[in-house]
Amino acid sequence: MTESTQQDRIALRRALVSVYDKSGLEELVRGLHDAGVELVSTGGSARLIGELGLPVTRVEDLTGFPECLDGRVKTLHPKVHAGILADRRLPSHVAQLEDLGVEPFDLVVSNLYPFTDTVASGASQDECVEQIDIGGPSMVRAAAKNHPSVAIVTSPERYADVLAALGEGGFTYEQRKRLAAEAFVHTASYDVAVASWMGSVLTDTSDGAGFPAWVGGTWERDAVLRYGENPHQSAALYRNDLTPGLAQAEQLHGKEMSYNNYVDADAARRAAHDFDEPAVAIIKHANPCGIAVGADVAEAHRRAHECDPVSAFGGVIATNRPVSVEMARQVAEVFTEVVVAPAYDEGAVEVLQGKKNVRLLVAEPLERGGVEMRPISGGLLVQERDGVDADGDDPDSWTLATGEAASPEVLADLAFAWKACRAAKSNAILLAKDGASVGIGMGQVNRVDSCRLAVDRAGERARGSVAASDAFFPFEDGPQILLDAGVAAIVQPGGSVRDELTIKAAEAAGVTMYFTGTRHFAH
Ligand SMILES: NC(=O)c1ncn([C@@H]2O[C@H](COP(=O)(O)O)[C@@H](O)[C@H]2O)c1NC=O
Repeated sequence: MTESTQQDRIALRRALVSVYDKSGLEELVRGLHDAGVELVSTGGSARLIGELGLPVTRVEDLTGFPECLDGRVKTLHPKVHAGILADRRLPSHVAQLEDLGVEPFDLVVSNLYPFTDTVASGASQDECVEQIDIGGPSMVRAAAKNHPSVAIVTSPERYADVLAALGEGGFTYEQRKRLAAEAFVHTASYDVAVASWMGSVLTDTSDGAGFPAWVGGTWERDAVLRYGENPHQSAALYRNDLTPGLAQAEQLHGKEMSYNNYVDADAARRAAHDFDEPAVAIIKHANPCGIAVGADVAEAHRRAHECDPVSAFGGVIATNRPVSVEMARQVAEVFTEVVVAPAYDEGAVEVLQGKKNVRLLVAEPLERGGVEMRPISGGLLVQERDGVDADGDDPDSWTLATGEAASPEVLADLAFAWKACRAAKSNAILLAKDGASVGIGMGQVNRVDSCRLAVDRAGERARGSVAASDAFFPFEDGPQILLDAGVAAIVQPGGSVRDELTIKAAEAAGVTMYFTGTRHFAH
């Protein structure tokens, strides 16, 4: 067998057309017809071609077998599949086709039933099953396998290439190989969607956790990034459009997003969207240097920025509301890497466009809940996402461990601090006042250092603030630092065997302390 080479163009003489998505079909089939290509097609596609006044052979006339079972069997016939699968580099295949009276196809154009859209529409089990395309993937995979002899087109975006190839004597081998690779991606993504949907059947429900027996996913390369976390690391962004988020954000202004910009913007979005009120999070290295809520985003931003203006330099900012002109003016005063928001009020983008370095992104609000995945060597960790409407968010569910019940204002601050501290990497201690962080200690390998950091960063503001700890205090040394700095109240999960020591310390300082019963590690 001779290996195909770059020069091997195969003239397009006969095409099989079977598409669910009929966009662009008219222009394609007119072009094919004008170039003298014989068209063979299935039910609805053939009808459309016929209505355009173009000659078309219906698949059932070719096979001598009717399309049946509500379209479950149309192209599943040797006269179709032998015509697609014959390797025309092999004289024996060519001879067999002649003996069998089968004509080969040079081009297959097919795209599949909309299974994913049907599932997303909330259709019934039977309706979803009906949208599992069988004949389409068989045809597509057959043509893709036989790319040395056949060109396979699975996207209307490639129709212009088909029309161009007609004028060039057909596709080259390299072009057919590329089309085949696209086709295998098309059917693989399709099967992953079907298997993910059906996979729940394999779930072992005896453990009550409800995790599927199999997890699949497909991502398409969106962009090669300048570099990764460091300049010597190459990196790329991949998208999964079934779960749109930051990767699908529209960039309105600024330089290309970097790897670290994406990591920080993702963390910023999670922090900001954890609140119902207008909220702003300023993130550096995936940790908050300020989080605040306010009457509007401008107030929230002002107060988040005040938390740690030194660290906010070069930060990534997310809001859970449209960026107002007032907020944009404030942001323009500070060197900022990225702003990501669900929208921008009229005029806000114009204000920020004056800053050539800031990247402005619009992304759909973050969906709360769901699961998150983290690859580890040899596997994947999957967990429910934390931080959203979690147990323990509501102060009514807290236990007063010591001191007077907090006033409504202090309780509101404690509730804010409790939510905000989960945006910081463990061990996290967050001091807050009036709905804004004033000092954050995070990412330390012991809780005492996090307390020191939070208090140091807060300075004078520590006095009268409230403190949240993302997990219990194992000893009283950490809380003592907070108490010495003058915090008015503390909220923490409780549950240490030495809780009594912490309670005693708070009691001695006359400080109220609540236990939430839940913790919010973030690693
Ligand atoms: N069953 C078959 O033999 C079969 N052959 C092709 N199809 C699909 O039928 C659709 C096109 O149908 P129509 O031309 O009737 O609109 C395409 O999405 C194609 O993938 C089939 N349908 C489903 O399995």
